[in-house]
Amino acid sequence: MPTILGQNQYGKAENRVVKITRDGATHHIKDLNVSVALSGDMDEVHYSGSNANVLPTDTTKNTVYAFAKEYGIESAEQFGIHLARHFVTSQEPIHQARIRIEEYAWERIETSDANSKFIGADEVKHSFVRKGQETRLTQITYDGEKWEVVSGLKDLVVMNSTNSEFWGYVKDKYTTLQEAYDRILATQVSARWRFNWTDDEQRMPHWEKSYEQTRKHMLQAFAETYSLSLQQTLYQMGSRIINNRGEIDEVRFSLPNKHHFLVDLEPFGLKNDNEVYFAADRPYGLIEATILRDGCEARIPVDMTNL
Ligand SMILES: O=c1[nH]c(=O)c2[nH]c(=O)[nH]c2[nH]1
Repeated sequence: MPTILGQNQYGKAENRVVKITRDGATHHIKDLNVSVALSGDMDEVHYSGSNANVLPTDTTKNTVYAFAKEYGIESAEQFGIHLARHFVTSQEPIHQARIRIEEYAWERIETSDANSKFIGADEVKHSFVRKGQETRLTQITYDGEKWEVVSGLKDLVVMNSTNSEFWGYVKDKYTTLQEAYDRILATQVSARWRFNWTDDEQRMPHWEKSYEQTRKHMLQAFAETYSLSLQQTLYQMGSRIINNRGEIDEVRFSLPNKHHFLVDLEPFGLKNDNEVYFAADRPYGLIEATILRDGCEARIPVDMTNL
């Protein structure tokens, strides 16, 4: 045969599942985008078209919805683990399952006191507004023996309006950048963190609490670091996570430097006292790095944007 089949995987991508849990009049929402990718003994379907080993992608979609009902969605990670385990253990030809999940957060709409009285206090627990732009992410991979859980977030936009400098850098004949002793530091955080949970038998992390705390440490480090470069801030954000969250061994960040340039107001006879900026959307500096627990291996791909 002049050609052979290389890496292959298949499954239904981007299954949008919304689960409402009703606790009396108080409702809870889990809103996920779940992508299933399965691999294993799939040579024949490619070579001859025999579907004997193929669990239809349509079935993988149905499984996502059925599991939302049967098991509920405690956390994106827990849900992904259920799915991955199911595909690998129930279908002999499937040797590995990778479940990617994006989670969209919702928060309750506060209602006015007067209106609460009118409709009854119990009845105001079912209205939500989608939270910001930030998306929570997770990827679960299971090969029948070992688990790999990498979670994270994207599109979390943060800004420090002071406590950021940038100076002392290399200057060559093309350098025009002025040294900055008080600048804006803003970025749109994309982060992934890898859990050291790999084995069914080990105690599983509390996924919801872990996410909340990891996000909190990351944001606090961003706010509390007096920054001499975005690289330094990135490192602080990552090491704060590793030092506070024993369940995480590796963190990778991709941080666009959302430049804010002081506008020259001199032509208008005005002094710009670090008050008026031009928010440039491109080009942007792109600062990326992995922070590891000492002795641990880097496994999050360098280009993690699909993950
Ligand atoms: O925090 C920064 N890091 C850089 O590497 C860099 N380069 C640049 O032009 N501005 C900045 N800012």
